[in-house]
Amino acid sequence: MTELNNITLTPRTTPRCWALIPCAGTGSRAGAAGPKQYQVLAGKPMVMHTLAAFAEVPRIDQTLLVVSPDDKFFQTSEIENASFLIAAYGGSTRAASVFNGLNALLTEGAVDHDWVLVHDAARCLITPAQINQLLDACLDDEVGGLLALPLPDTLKTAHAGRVAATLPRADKWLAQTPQMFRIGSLLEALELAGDAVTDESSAIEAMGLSPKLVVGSAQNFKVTYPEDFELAQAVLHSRMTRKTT
Ligand SMILES: Nc1ccn([C@@H]2O[C@H](COP(=O)(O)OP(=O)(O)OP(=O)(O)O)[C@@H](O)[C@H]2O)c(=O)n1
Ligand SMILES: C[C@](O)(CO)[C@H](O)COP(=O)(O)O
Repeated sequence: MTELNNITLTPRTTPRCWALIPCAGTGSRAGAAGPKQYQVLAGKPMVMHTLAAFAEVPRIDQTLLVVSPDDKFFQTSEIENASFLIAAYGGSTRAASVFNGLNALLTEGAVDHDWVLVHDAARCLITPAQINQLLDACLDDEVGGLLALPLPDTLKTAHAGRVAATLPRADKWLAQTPQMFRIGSLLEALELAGDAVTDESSAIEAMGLSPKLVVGSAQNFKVTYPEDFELAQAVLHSRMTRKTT
């Protein structure tokens, strides 16, 4: 506790939890007319499903969406009562978008010690329950962690389109998001790792740390290829039907 001009300042000991959603990609593998995160699925643009899941988790204090400086969707859409922040600081890679978003969080009042849950806009099937599972598993952890799935299939390496080898899969996991780390550590890790890393965990691992693996769900897949839209929409429809029956 510090005394300053007769005002008593109590240090904030409980870290806040922020969500950061990189949403500045072009979706080149998805083959859609525009960025995949704005394609309408089950009545809403994909990213709005993603945002809705985070809005239902009371432990998330604030969500920041990182969009491209050229983003047309949010420039032209009327989003009423938006409960999230938008920063038009998307970079040329996912890592750059996340790095810029973390700095934007600091200007919004976040501190190094706060947690951030980084989640792909394109993983629109994430549920509040899965986000809560990650929070429960990591809030007391020294390093942080990520949702991930133990590899369900046999794993091959390839050479010139033919199998080169079959690898043991018992220790292999598919990394998903959200990935949850302290803001200060993640900024430092990304600064050192540069643009090449494809997820936050890789940057943290490069610092010699070992993030916790928290079992996710096969339904939390990333919409990446053209056929993924139909599958994601079918899952969203089945959830809506379950809610109304
Ligand atoms: N420069 C980038 C690239 C990606 N992303 C975001 O990171 C997430 C995961 O990336 P990915 O699936 O690779 O999306 P795209 O880069 O859009 O797809 P592609 O690689 O097929 O072009 C997406 O929500 C995407 O919008 C981002 O914010 N900034
Ligand atoms: C972060 C991620 O979703 C983990 O699986 C993934 O690496 C991002 O996808 P990209 O295709 O590498 O951008």
